[in-house]
Amino acid sequence: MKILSAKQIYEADRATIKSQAISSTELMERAAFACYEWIIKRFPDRSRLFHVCCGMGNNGGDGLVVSRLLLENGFRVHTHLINFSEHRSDDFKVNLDRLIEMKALVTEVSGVADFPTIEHGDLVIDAIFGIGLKRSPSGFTKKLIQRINNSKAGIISLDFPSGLFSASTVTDKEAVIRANHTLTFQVPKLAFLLPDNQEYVKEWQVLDIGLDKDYLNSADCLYHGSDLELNKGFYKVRKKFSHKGSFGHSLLIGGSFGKIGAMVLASRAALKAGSGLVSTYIPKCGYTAMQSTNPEVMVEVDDENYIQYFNFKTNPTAIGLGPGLGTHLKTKKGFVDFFSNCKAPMVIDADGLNIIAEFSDLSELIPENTILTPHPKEFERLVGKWHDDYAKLDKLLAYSQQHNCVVVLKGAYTAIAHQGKVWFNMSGNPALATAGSGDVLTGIITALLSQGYTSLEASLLGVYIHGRTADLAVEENESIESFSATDAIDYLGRVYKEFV
Ligand SMILES: NC(=O)C1=CN([C@@H]2O[C@H](COP(=O)(O)OP(=O)(O)OC[C@H]3O[C@@H](n4cnc5c(N)ncnc54)[C@H](OP(=O)(O)O)[C@@H]3O)[C@@H](O)[C@H]2O)[C@@H](O)CC1
Ligand SMILES: [K+]
Repeated sequence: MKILSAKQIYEADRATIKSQAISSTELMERAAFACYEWIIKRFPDRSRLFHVCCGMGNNGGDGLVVSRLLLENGFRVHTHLINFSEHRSDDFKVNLDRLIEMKALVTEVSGVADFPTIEHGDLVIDAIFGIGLKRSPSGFTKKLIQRINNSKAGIISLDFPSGLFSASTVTDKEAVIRANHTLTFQVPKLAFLLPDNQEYVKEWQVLDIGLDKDYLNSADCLYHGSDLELNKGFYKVRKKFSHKGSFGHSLLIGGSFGKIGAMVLASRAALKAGSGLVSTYIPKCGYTAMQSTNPEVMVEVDDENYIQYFNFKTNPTAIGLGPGLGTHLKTKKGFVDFFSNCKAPMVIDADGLNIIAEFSDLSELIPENTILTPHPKEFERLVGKWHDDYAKLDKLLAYSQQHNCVVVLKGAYTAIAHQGKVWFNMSGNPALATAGSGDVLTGIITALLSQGYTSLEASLLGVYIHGRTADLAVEENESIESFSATDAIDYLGRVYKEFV
């Protein structure tokens, strides 16, 4: 799933018109029809009043088509033309004429006095600006956006919430539509995936409008979505004659007094994610807890309450390092020595990352293709502060390239960076923001690494299936609040079934 830039979307639009021999008006009709279908399925009540607010460009043109389709099908519609420019696009003009021919209720809005009265229970279709927005809306257009936001009506944005830029940060927060639903065309948009924009983009939907497949397939994109289709592409089906040795030996290293649970979760997750063998290397204090809760897992121990020697005998296929590790001075010292000499592929999480951040030279020693799984605060410790989400993405790309590693930046749309590209994970929900969730992810990714997936594949697939556990659990019998890290592990089996 590619995430195209605005420039690429315009190119795709032109390629489609050419290859399918259709007019731009026909493409607009197709796009608006997809919106109309979504809207009436979700809001079938014909007594409801739709306020369709149309700008002067093609986004406004989409709005005019939606108005016409709603009217033709017996819905109540009031169309408002937001007169922010003398210039009206050609397809806007064509569709305005069609609407006027129908004797539709159409009002020009050129100032505050023309603003619609929007009642509770009405629906606003926001077609003021789309991807053609060039600067923050101002004057009466900004005031109208505020009026819409302050109304009690539901808001459906076509393509983009008006006022939201496609590739830069919002500069005037009062000049952006706060949409309940955004119906966007063909591909997800980068702006929807960034936490700074969460107030403007709540629920969003990609509508297929049949843009040119050849263009979409060949477009070179920096940003991608990671969904079931992408992950199915490299998922390895198990062969009949395989045995436990075929699926590697994961070693989880971590734990400290009071934080043994992190290792119990990580190692259990590694086991359930399909690692042939799983060993843990923990402080002695965790021995009984580990053996009694995870009988399938082997245990080696270090010092009494924390790890410092890193002198395990296991010969692992992959290592997951960091869950519950703590930052005892001796742990840090042992970590530095171990880390610099480790040869097995590694996933580094939690305090493992904090130790790397503390000893900045360590970043230079990260073995090639190591996977780092920071949450934003841990990432900030590694790279310093950023001023907005776009700067954060730049840092993410730069750090992963500079150190030739995979960085899994955890969040609502976890961003996985490798060799100059970023994949945004599309599964998951806020249920995953729960204690131990990161430990489970570390266990899953380690297990995938040890089964022979590349670092990038293990990261993409691990993050995807981790997210999917929460989606399935919430669809079935858990709620966002009740879901726990243990539930994530319990749902792994059901998620794997979606791959076969
Ligand atoms: N590509 C596709 O696949 C398809 C795309 N489609 C649709 O086309 C949309 C893109 O249409 P678009 O290019 O006409 O741009 P749009 O967002 O309507 O805005 C342009 C207008 O806004 C103006 N303007 C900008 N900023 C302003 C400001 N701050 N304050 C005031 N004015 C401002 C600008 O004026 P200008 O500055 O140029 O004078 C111009 O008048 C896209 O989002 C989708 O909905 C579908 O129909 C078919 C498939
Ligand atoms: K819009």
